[in-house]
Amino acid sequence: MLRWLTAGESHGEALTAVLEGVPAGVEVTTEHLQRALARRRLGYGRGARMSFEADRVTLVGGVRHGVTMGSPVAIRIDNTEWPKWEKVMSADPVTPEELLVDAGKGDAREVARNRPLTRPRPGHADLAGMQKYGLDEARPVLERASARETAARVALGEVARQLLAATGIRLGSHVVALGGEHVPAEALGREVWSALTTEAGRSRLDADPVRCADAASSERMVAAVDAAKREGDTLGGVVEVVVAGLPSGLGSHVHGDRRLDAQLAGALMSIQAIKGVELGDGFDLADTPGSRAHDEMVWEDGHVRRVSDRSGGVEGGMSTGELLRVRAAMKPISTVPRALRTVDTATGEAATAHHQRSDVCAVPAAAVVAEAEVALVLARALLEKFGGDHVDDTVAALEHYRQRVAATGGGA
Ligand SMILES: Cc1cc2nc3c(=O)[nH]c(=O)nc-3n(C[C@H](O)[C@H](O)[C@H](O)COP(=O)(O)O)c2cc1C
Ligand SMILES: C=C(O[C@@H]1CC(C(=O)O)=C[C@@H](OP(=O)(O)O)[C@H]1O)C(=O)O
Repeated sequence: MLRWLTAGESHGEALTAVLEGVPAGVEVTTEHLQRALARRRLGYGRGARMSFEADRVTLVGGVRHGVTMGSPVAIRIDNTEWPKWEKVMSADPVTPEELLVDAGKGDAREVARNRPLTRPRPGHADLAGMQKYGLDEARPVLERASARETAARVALGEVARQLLAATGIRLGSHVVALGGEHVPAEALGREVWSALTTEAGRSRLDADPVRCADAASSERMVAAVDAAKREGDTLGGVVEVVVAGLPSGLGSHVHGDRRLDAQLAGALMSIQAIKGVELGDGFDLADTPGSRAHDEMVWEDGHVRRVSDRSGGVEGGMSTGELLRVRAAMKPISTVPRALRTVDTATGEAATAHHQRSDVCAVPAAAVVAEAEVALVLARALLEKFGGDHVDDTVAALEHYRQRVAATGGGA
């Protein structure tokens, strides 16, 4: 079974990620990981940190000479910020005096960095985390709640993506709404979605400031970010992940936790600030009569073909073999420059939430993170169905399955 874990704090020395259950024979290099991490740093509206965070990545286990060995893949991503945070985030004890001395000697920013965070931000993990873990300030909470951790997820997702690529499965992601600016339905469709999963399509999207497939919508989104920035506000949006080349039958109808849609929803909801998930036409289907809500089947060249893509490629908790399409809605960043009302937990007095710096909008980055989560879930489902200690075994089992399905035209 494929399983994964991440560890590490936002301003700690490094993030660590482990992926266990990867077959041998999958091509993975430091350069693959670097490229994936660079895509996550892109996106108009990100804050100061993304301009200098370098994501220095090291493969510390499971890979030899650019190929996985079947052992756990371990990845370390060093934080560029570490030298500034060595005292505040020290693993070993630091006396209050040391911190105060540091703060006293430092500039205003350094003083602010060392100060206890007792003005929790509405919308972030600060207050519930302080209460749950018995803390008198939010630092230990926000360090792990922070979406810095998504760098580790993207590195893991890249290994999963390489495994999927070896079996002919391709992924892409894009932004379909940002700050209330939506890509019109007419600008999307099967051809656009398929193109997103090709190398050329992925590069085109990486070059767009908001990772949007429609140039006119992209311009409106950029303008929305500029306006929010001017007004000291933040924005959310909707991202979509598209997958091509999947076989039918990943996941299962037989039990709730084996449903592929349930696993995808859980994985996407696990991303910081994601508050809604839909498969295919999702919420719109609730308003559509059944006669126009499903993907009708026709017989063509000896196999079943779907005439539309409304389901998002999952029926009965299983992949249908058509394009998989899943969306995730991201709420606006909660560290709002025009600070929100809160309470200082040290005094009980009314205050404004703490704010040092923040992203205005991280929707384009969230698309890349969503792609990584989908890659991990699909890689796990693929290995569950086809197994394989070497990726060639996985490919052979998949090929056998495809031939069986083709021989029967998709039926029994
Ligand atoms: C890529 C990415 C970047 C983010 N950047 C910020 C940020 O700069 N400031 C902030 O307050 N929240 C940011 N968030 C959102 C918070 O991490 C998130 O709101 C917080 O962990 C609380 O979790 P919740 O929103 O799921 O309840 C970001 C999220 C993602 C996915
Ligand atoms: C560091 C990343 O995102 C961070 C996510 C984040 C948050 O609260 O989620 C807050 C910001 O961090 P800081 O407070 O250090 O400026 C973002 O920069 C990253 O994506 O690599």
